[in-house]
Amino acid sequence: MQAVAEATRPEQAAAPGPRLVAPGQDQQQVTVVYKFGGSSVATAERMREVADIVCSFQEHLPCVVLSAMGKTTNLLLQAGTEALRTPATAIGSLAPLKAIQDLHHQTAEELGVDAETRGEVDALLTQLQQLLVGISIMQDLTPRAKDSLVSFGERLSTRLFAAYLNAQGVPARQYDAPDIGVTTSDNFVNAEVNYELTLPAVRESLTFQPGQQRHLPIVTGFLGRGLQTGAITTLGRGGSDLTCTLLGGALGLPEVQVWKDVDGVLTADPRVVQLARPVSELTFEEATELAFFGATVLHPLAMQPAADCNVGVRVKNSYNRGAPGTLISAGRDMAGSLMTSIVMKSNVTLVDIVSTRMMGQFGFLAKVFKVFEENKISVDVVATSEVSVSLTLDPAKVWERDLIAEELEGLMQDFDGIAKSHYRRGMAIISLICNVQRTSEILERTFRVLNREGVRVQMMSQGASKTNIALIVEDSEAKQALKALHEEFFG
Ligand SMILES: Nc1ncnc2c1ncn2[C@@H]1O[C@H](COP(=O)(O)OP(=O)(O)O)[C@@H](O)[C@H]1O
Ligand SMILES: N[C@@H](CC(=O)OP(=O)(O)O)C(=O)O
Repeated sequence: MQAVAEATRPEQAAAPGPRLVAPGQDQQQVTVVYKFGGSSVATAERMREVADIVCSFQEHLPCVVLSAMGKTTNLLLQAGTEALRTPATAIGSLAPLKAIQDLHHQTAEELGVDAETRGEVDALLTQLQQLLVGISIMQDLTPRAKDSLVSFGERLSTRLFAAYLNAQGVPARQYDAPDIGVTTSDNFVNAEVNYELTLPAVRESLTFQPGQQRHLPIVTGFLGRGLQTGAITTLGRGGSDLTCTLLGGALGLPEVQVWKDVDGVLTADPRVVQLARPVSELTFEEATELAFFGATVLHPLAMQPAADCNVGVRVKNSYNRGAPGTLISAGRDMAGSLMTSIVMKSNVTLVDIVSTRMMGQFGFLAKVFKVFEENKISVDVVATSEVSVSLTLDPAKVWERDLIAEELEGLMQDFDGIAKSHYRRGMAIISLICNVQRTSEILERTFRVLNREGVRVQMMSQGASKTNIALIVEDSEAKQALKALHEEFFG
């Protein structure tokens, strides 16, 4: 596989500020992967700060995974949608396109990157405009085109950052993940990683050969290449976390670091609970549950390569580098642990299915789940008795296909003959990520608090998970419940 675009020459004009010292001088190979999300690289100033962080760990030779700058991915998607109803001749004046052009031109200017990189940035911005013109003419924005569209964000940010490091005298080289072997399914927008092909290919691409100049690989997060189509794919929103752990697994590293704008994984979403505080340690399983059940701080699948290849994941704050952050690993000492974090997922649909026959119910659950399979709808939380089952549907997965009400109605009809069914929208899942060895104490305190607050639990599930108790409540009461529970367990 080929690396793309060697970044700049060091003699180019460097931006002001103290020059950086190249890290990892004594290392023969990459020893750590750092991932910086959009909020960490939102401006030229933030990129300088990130470069400084990268070079402050002198003992490590890092590989850096970057997301798109700030809100660029959202702007790209917005530009795509607006292009559908804009004449091709007017695409150049679309506001989100102009915002993206201005941000990247200004950042190139402020970072003092070389002429070659400026040329590459200009070429990418021109291609982006052409793609939007294509969308306007075709009147079509397929998932495949969407992935090409959003890929510009990471392709631009990594080129600028690599060029800045080079201008600072730190040898760096930009890589597009699809070109170093990150191979996925062709399920555009939410592509699944093909680990069998990806791990050895990435390892080979990012291993220095004898005599090869050592440099910092700067890799695009979020992107892959579809196995059958060969087109650019994306790993789902927030997918750069997964790129980071994937690279760590491929390179056989003991640890990777995911740098965010918060002091680690917190005891609750800080946008709902202001006093949420960092959790020092988590297991892969706990982090996965947290991410699946609504904590947007991590990509839900990011723990998979980390767990498979036993790579520790440290979540750190690029705005507060002294904070210890959260270490996620295979196991931790649960003694003394009661509640770890509380997460909330809104906009959930609750489905109740009751068998029409009360006796001899063998095969009932099998029939119910076959209906979900046939409708390609995935289920989150389940509670069953012999003759009934209640379950929740993830809104994103239903909404993805834009059917919503029709789809739910169709689903209910599919249960006719097996069961009576009905659904309720506007529900929320509150997940208690906790030590389930102490369930009795946790539930006693939880229900006391919810009772006091007048919040009624509509369904509950502990299931096979050893880390999570899920409570389903009305969406309108969920924030109040979350705040009260946080106060009870962490106040
Ligand atoms: N339990 C949680 N712990 C930490 N942050 C959380 C949690 N739940 C939600 N968040 C939100 O996740 C954000 C960080 O994730 P994200 O924006 O994807 O970071 P980045 O873009 O830097 O990768 C935080 O700013 C915070 O608002
Ligand atoms: N830029 C992509 C991928 C990503 O991981 O972003 P972030 O690290 O900023 O969440 C997105 O916005 O989804």
